[in-house]
Amino acid sequence: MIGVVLAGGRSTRLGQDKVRLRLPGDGRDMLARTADLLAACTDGVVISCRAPDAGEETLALPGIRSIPDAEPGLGPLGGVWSALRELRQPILVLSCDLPFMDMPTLRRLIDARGARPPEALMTTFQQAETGFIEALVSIYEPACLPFFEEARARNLRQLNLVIPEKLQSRVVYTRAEALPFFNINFPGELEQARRMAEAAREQRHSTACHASEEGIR
Ligand SMILES: Nc1nc2c(ncn2[C@@H]2O[C@H](COP(=O)(O)OP(=O)(O)OP(=O)(O)O)[C@@H](O)[C@H]2O)c(=O)[nH]1
Repeated sequence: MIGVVLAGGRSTRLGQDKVRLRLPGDGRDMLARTADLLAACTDGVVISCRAPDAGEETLALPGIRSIPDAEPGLGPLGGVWSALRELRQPILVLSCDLPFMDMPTLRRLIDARGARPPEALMTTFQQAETGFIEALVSIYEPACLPFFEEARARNLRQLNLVIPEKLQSRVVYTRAEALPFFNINFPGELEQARRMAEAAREQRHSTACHASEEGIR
């Protein structure tokens, strides 16, 4: 399975490029952080990016292949479609704007794919209280391709509606487990993410100090 970092957006609501965001306690930007997470649980990583505008360079990381969208303007749906078309193997898609996504959550998804019913083409998370489908944290099988072509023909833009419900395998998570799915779209969410990352860093620092004081005693 190949990990796909979805990173072709324009971050218009945020007003600054999401892929370059850095949060307290992590020296990496969101592009590198997301690629590292995927590298730890897949057989290889690619970056799904938009085709560069004139004078712009293709978004890239050293040693990682970038797959520009085959067709512009289709949003995340276009990125997943282009990656599937190019790779023709199962892909674990991860949006690059999830600062608290973690390995246990991705492992949970991978394990669910291993146990899915044979007909399932998409393994995804569903929020228990709202029913929301996390199409940007999902595994897509190559047999999804005809559904993307059909979606294109119907001018559909919502990625969570591409694969029919009966062909999805869903892992339900509760509000109490929602932190890894916190995503940054607006400046207020970036501020909130910074505060949470800073609090987590202080917590780690005080735990480490406490542990070393205990060691001295
Ligand atoms: N490859 C690709 N990825 C996209 C595209 N549009 C959005 N994404 C990615 O999909 C994820 C969710 O993006 P959105 O929040 O819907 O869009 P965004 O462009 O980041 O932000 P807005 O411009 O404010 O809508 C992010 O990781 C984006 O980088 C696209 O056209 N192509």
